[in-house]
Amino acid sequence: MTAILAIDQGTSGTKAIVVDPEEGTVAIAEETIRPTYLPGGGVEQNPYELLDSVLNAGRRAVSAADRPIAAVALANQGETVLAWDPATGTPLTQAIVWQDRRAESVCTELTEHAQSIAQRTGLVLDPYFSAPKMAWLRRNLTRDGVVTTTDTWLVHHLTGEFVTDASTASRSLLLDLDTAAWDPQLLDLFGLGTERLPRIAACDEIVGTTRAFGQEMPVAGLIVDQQAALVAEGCLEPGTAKCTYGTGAFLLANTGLNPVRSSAGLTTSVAWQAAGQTPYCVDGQVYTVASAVRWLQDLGLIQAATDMDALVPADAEGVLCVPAFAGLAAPWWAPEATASFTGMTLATRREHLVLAVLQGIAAQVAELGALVAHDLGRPLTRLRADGGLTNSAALMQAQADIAQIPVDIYPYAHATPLGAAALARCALDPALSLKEAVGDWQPTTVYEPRWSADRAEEFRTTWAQAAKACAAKGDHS
Ligand SMILES: O=P(O)(O)OC[C@H](O)CO
Repeated sequence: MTAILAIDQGTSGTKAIVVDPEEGTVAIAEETIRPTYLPGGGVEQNPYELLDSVLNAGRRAVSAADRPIAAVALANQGETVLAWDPATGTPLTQAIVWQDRRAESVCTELTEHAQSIAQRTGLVLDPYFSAPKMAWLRRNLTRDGVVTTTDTWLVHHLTGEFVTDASTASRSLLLDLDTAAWDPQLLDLFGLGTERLPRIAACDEIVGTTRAFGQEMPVAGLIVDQQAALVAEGCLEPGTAKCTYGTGAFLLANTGLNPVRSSAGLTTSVAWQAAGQTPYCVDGQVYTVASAVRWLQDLGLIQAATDMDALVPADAEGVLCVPAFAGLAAPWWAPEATASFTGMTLATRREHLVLAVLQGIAAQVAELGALVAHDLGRPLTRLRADGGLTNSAALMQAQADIAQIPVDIYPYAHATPLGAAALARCALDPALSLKEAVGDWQPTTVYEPRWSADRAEEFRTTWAQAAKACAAKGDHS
């Protein structure tokens, strides 16, 4: 009886699957989440929309699977925070989403500490991470209740416990990366010294039990969504890397038990904590990927994401896009950067703009791949890819062309919940290794580079100049 209900609570939706070790994924249920985009860089979600989506998707998946469930696993967005009343579980604010840029002022105030913060946490002082958002929320919204990432709130609703996991905590700027414990000095620095913080659990730990999905089941396998995908794609050895193409694109590479501090402007986090070990990963982000595609859709340039492949021409005819629709992350760290299109003429058509967006995403991921290689001290030889936009052959081919490495497409649409489910299985059976719980997989498609190395290099150089210009415009320091 080891079927697992695994829930991926993400930015644009919640997906629940029931995965059976023999039969694979036997049920899937999805619920859409609609974040609100506010002027000034605010991005919010209604906490009840998150909770209801978890409960509804979970219940629908359990009902469709029609079998005993051994545990529920939960992957979360990582850096999205809210304030809530620990006595009642009532939210006191909206959820402030990881894409929200409003905490930039908090980071600016702490600029002189940026280096020591980076050394302690492995992260860059940027509003992307949880602590600046928590501080901003405390100053601007409420001083009541507790302020935590969304996983803690959701798990509290499920189990009554007050807990997060080591990978999520490592996305906060409040965790000492070497000891994987809250760092009181960092808490003071962000003005959060008096906050009640959740206990940090391992990812393969049973943290409580819930009846929220009908049957009583243990809750185990808490992890950040990106790290969960890293697990599912079998990136268990140092040097292996994956990129998830979701709301944003997130490139993560396993660095083993060494919490290597990036010298290339990337960030380092806990990959997972399991079997008493804490492997780490370096990561880089493209903040807007499906969000950029949705923008194309909102503008009427495409009807749906599935239109893109038929529409795009072989060449963007010199149109170049830096898809910095919500600022630029690693290695530029320019939260106020905005997207750019250059190289347009009167002959430019919508299909050139669409291809330029796809190539811009691929170029940014390729840039991150080069930086990961720098930190690892060896080139990436392949990239494992998952997420909804791996369905776009145009995007994946652009990725192989521009990065000049083969791209292996993960065969399942649910890497994130599958990774969380593997950790939950380890929690139920400590004799099971993570490698055994994950199992093997073969790519459905392998995209080989078709561009020459010279063409790719020329494109990357031109694109990098455009990105630098965007970052410079966004740098108001
Ligand atoms: O919700 P997703 O799948 O776009 O992922 C969110 C990221 O983990 C944010 O860091």
